[in-house]
Amino acid sequence: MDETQEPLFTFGVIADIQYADKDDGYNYVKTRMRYYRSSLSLLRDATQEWASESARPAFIIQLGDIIDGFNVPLKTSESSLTKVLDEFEKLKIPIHHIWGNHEFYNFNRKQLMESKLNSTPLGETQVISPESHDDLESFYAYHFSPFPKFRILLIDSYDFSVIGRDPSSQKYVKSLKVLKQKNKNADLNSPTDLDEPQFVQFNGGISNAQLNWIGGILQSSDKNGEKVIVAGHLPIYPPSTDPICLTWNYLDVLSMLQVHPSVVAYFAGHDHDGGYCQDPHGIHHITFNGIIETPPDSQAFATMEIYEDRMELRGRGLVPNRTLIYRNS
Ligand SMILES: Nc1ncnc2c1ncn2[C@@H]1O[C@H](COP(=O)(O)OP(=O)(O)O)[C@@H](O)[C@H]1O
Repeated sequence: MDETQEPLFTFGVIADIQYADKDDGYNYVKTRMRYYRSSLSLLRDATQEWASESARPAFIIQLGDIIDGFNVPLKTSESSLTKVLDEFEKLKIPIHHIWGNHEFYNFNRKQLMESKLNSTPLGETQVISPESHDDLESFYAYHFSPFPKFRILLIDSYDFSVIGRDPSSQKYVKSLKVLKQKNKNADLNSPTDLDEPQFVQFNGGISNAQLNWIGGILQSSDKNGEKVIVAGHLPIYPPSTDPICLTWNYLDVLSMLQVHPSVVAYFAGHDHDGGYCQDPHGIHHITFNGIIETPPDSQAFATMEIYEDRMELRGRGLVPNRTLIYRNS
């Protein structure tokens, strides 16, 4: 490993900002403080630091939950979104947005498709099926190549979900059925006594249509000798997260990525504690710490430095540094 080498390109990663103009408060189980107002200052500090880096990031991946569900009762969804997006826009580089559960508490899919959180125009191909904002079954996913032989693939962890999906859609009906089969609690957000704790309402899953679409892209990346980083709001590998945060059908996604040698890493948010593990196939699973539970005097974001043989994760504050050697390299 040549330490003096310049990276091929760099990009920034940030997760679970969950901004709301609201006093600090505990999470649901009262174990962790959430710093709703300070999350905007932490984002501002992060963008200032990215802007001052000698190798400026080519783009940012925002891993979802950009504003908190508390904006709904406060009637501040639009104004809070504008505030956080204004901070990102100061960077004047592409911002790739993933949608998490808090996006769906604040907005429906049609509103999201028509908002600045729809970053599909930055991708090479957009959602499949009729490309209409009114299509109740479409998913939000795209991919792009930021540098020759590298690809970023953003996937929709809430393709199957009862949040975000219109109750008249087939996906909503099927999701509710599966959720009720797996979760017998009166409150479907509760993981009490579940054999598979990820089957809670605040999570979701990936449809076969999306899995097939992902498979097609990875097949062509395998053929072209690319390295692919896949990113979604929900983690897919149990040792990299609290199991309550996993994608409903995480095993389907995991096995799909593992059979494609092009996949080198999977990035997720959602579990604010963060996590990391390399799976037996050599894929690095990184769950990024959430800004919302990061004390105002700390930080939680990363710059990824991409080299031929590895990625250097340069973490700030709660996010640890890591050297991530690519599988098969
Ligand atoms: N253990 C739980 N039991 C019941 N409801 C829960 C539980 N954990 C979270 N919730 C509810 O689920 C929703 C999402 O939880 P939240 O903690 O805001 O998600 P996130 O981790 O994405 O911030 C909220 O309405 C919250 O009250």
